[in-house]
Amino acid sequence: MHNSAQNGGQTGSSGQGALQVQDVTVRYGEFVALRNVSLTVNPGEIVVLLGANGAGKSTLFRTISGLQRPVSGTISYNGENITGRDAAEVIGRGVAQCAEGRMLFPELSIQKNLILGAFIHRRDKNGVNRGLEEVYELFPILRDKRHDAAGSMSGGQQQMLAIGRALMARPQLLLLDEPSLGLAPLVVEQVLEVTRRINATGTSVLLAEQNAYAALQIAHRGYVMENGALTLEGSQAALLGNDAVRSAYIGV
Ligand SMILES: Nc1ncnc2c1ncn2[C@@H]1O[C@H](COP(=O)(O)OP(=O)(O)OP(=O)(O)O)[C@@H](O)[C@H]1O
Repeated sequence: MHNSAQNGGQTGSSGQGALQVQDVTVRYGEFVALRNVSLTVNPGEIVVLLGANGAGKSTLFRTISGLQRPVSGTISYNGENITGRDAAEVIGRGVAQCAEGRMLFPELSIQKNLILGAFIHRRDKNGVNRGLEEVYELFPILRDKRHDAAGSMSGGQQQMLAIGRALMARPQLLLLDEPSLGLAPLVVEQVLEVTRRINATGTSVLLAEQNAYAALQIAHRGYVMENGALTLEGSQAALLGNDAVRSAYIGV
């Protein structure tokens, strides 16, 4: 069991749009990468997952997304058990991941990369076009450069494209794995501002970040992960005020 930071840690919804991860354990061979992890994202929330390199954040995201099977525990979404479902089924339920490292197709155009994100809706051409319009509205630079190769853009623009591609799946819950990795501080702010805007349209967000202070500015709640286990949870204010979080992740 992990601790609650003061004033925080209220969870417990199992209603529409809620993600519930319960007692999930993941191994890579003998190595235990996640140990009895339990976490909730309620509808409409931005929940931040803080943790150092190798803490297990990406493993948790991959497990929720159906790319990694847990050895025990359950993951449910909208009250439905999605544990062990394959990735396409999880996307079809409304959960899309923007993976660490972006995983773009650098030689394909920006627009083709976006359309690939709408794979599960490919028969709905009008819907795909509406999705493109929405993404271009959010990221005008992607419209301007839509015929350019994805790999020709700056790191920040590629991160915008990776987020846009995940949005093309029309998720209710967006899993954002370290979107600020390797970006300049101003670009980090832009990425987090876009995340806030996406959330304002009703999409809930689980955000893995090492950039704790910036992420906590936009998050409603958060968890701290260390060595594959959650050690702390709390509201934005509680985590920002927590001494352990401040010294380990904010550098105060
Ligand atoms: N496929 C794998 N096989 C074996 N060990 C793995 C594998 N993937 C990750 N690990 C190990 O599991 C642990 C958790 O890795 P994970 O990538 O989930 O951490 P993280 O918190 O996302 O860190 P990072 O930000 O560096 O990606 C690390 O010790 C890592 O070396």
